[in-house]
Amino acid sequence: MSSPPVLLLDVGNSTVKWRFVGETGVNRCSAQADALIESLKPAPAPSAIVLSSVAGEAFDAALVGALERHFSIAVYCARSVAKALGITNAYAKPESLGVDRWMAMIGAARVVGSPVVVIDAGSAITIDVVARDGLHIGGFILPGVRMMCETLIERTGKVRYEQLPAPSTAPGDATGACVASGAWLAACASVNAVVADYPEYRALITGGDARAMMALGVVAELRENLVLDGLEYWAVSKIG
Ligand SMILES: Nc1ncnc2c1ncn2[C@@H]1O[C@H](COP(=O)(O)OP(=O)(O)O)[C@@H](O)[C@H]1O
Ligand SMILES: CC(C)(COP(=O)(O)O)[C@@H](O)C(=O)NCCC(=O)O
Ligand SMILES: [K+]
Repeated sequence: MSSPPVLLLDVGNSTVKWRFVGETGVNRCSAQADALIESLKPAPAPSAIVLSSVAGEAFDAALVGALERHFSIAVYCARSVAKALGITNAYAKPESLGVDRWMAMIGAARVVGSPVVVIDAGSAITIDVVARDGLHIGGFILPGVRMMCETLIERTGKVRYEQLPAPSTAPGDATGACVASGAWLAACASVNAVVADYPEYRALITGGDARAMMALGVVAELRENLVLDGLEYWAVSKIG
């Protein structure tokens, strides 16, 4: 009989993505402990749970508590470190690098090797440059598209719109269209500028806005769940 599966959780600032080791698809739910427990109820009981979270300490403590109560098993939290699984972290304080970025780099290097540019277009957009031999040169953090749009409403008196139009980088003819085009243009042009600076590198893109950015001309290969890919490699190396 095969042993129960190991559950992988990628907790971002908007969404939790989960799957079991050895699976290829992904399940999503909003980043809330009770929503996650609900979404896991139909799944088989895991033998272990492995977590990559950038949601913050208070959220993580609540989530780990809820998972341990529900499944009565230990939860392992991945952390960014100076060097692991072929990647050397550029940060002087390695633990302060978002663990989702760390896992995405580990996943990318596992999939296509290095040099590679790793783009995660989620709540925030991160771009990490990984040179030959897995040497992380450094990266970029930008607000994600949704965050850019919301910030304009929050921090101005007159930028108001009902609904954002479909992704576009064409000049807008109403406030919502101008805000959306501005945000998509900023996101896509930033990513393309970094990719163009490293012509010898493969570029992989993941995250909720990856497909839309590719449709708008971002030059990168889609890899849907790079954080879970890296987390799976880490989990297998840690707990087999
Ligand atoms: N229905 C949606 N709900 C939330 N975000 C969405 C939706 N559709 C697209 N997005 C975009 O996806 C981004 C979140 O991507 P995701 O990879 O799930 O983020 P994170 O890893 O930060 O949780 C949002 O910032 C937004 O720009
Ligand atoms: C930059 C991020 C907010 C991206 O998070 P996400 O968009 O995936 O929710 C996350 O990687 C993070 O909190 N990083 C810590 C700071 C750092 O990486 O330097
Ligand atoms: K991100």
